[in-house]
Amino acid sequence: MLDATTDLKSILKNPDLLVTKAYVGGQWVDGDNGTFAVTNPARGDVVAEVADLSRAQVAGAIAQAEAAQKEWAKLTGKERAVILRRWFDLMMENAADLGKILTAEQGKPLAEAVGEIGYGASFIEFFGEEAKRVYGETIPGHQRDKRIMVLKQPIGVAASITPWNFPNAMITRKAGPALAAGCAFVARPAAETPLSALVLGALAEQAGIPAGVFNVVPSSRSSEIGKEFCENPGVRKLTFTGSTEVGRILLRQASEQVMKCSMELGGNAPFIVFDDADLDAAVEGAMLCKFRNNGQTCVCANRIYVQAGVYDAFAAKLKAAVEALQVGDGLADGTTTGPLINSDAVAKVEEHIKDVTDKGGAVLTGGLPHDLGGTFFQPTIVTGVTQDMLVAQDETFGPLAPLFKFDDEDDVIAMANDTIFGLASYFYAKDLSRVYKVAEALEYGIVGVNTGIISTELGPFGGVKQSGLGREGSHHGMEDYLEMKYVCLSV
Ligand SMILES: NC(=O)c1ccc[n+]([C@@H]2O[C@H](COP(=O)([O-])OP(=O)(O)OC[C@H]3O[C@@H](n4cnc5c(N)ncnc54)[C@H](O)[C@@H]3O)[C@@H](O)[C@H]2O)c1
Ligand SMILES: O=C[C@H](O)CS(=O)(=O)O
Repeated sequence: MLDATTDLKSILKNPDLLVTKAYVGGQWVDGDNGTFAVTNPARGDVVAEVADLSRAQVAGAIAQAEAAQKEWAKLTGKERAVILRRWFDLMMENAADLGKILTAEQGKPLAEAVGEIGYGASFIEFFGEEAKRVYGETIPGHQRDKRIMVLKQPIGVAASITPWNFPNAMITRKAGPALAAGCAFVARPAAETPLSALVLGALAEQAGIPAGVFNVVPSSRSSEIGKEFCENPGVRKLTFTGSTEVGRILLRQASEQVMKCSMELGGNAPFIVFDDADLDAAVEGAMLCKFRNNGQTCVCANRIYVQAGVYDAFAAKLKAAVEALQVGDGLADGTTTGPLINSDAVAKVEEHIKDVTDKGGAVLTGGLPHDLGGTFFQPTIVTGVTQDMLVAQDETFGPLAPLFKFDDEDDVIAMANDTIFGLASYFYAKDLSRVYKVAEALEYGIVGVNTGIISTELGPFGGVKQSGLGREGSHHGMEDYLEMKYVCLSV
């Protein structure tokens, strides 16, 4: 467990994995803007000072990526697959250290952090294999002397902007398909959590990924770097994960170059418990879905709808499970629930709780900042929640489980769909006819049926409506980094 005197390197098996310079063109460089501090959200102390790159330096990284991409694309898919496999193997061999680095800067419990390393690495493993399967096609000609071919080619340099809540996996979920397709990659991680991105650079170097193919450009000036990514003609693809609000800004900026964009944006997931559900399974699913990463995931249950006949029983079971959570430092043994990322996150949870109680709802358990202080917060359940409350429309992104009561299946589907978001949704039921009808009626990119965890590299992850554009994961994930070329041959 880190304290004021113990620094992060001292708890790493390989201290060299804690790198703080930027990784550009295969070189480790300082920032023209000095450094910015990375703090441990559990304690508030500075974990590291990281290179703060200027917009000009990022432009330089893009130029280096452009040059490197041309050579990288000449490799066969099989050659790229071998190198990506080595990258995957290095991530797994160093998973314990990468987990400690992640927890130190993001706060999640170490077990969850190490789990994220395995999840993040799975995208490198999967897309390394997909590198060998970028198939084109031939199409029968429209005239006797014509032959039609379809080629799939890498789009070019991909620039990525990612959030702090999954500082490893949100990058590898993009870099995996990008590099497999033959693209080069320039990653600007969230300023809260750059260390997990930089160590990916260190392992990329060890794996033999050529200089300039994978670059990490930390910067405290997010909007400046975003503008460079959107305005630099060397960037052919922008891939963003974060809030819908910022996604809109980037889409507007990228439209100037008609740039191809992938957007993984905000969520507002409904979690529906029907009266024919297995209640114990539903409670287990709700706990995983709501409280993973302390509620700070885009696919967390944001609204929990429970049919009237099982509402009281479900609420009682959920309360017992919530009160068994162990809030603490992510590096401490037994911790199940870490701190929130910052004080703004705490304020949003408090705002949502107050709005519920002001409008007639009640706190069933929790509801207050935790005795540990800082950004620790009591895991909370509120009851009597209705559609007119903030928590029904806004993403809480914290340890707040709001219970809505409903009677009728059509009503709950209407309430579940009453949002601008459409990322993940969940429901628990046994009746097969109901399962089919509800899964088809929910307006979301992802539907979990009798499960609260849907995260895998094998599924096409993404949202509809204002939750995003494109899909990450599964063989579909390669398409976002490929251009399709139609070749018409006269023979
Ligand atoms: N759909 C998904 O897969 C997914 C995954 C994780 C998080 N999210 C969403 O991300 C949000 C939480 O993450 P966050 O608080 O880091 O989101 P955010 O949108 O505030 O920031 C995301 C990233 O964008 C950068 N950024 C902020 N303003 C920018 C600008 N004007 N130009 C360029 N870059 C800018 C940030 O520094 C950060 O690196 C939630 O809404 C969550 O739902 C979505
Ligand atoms: O926060 C959003 C992440 O995409 C969550 S997941 O682990 O990929 O489901």
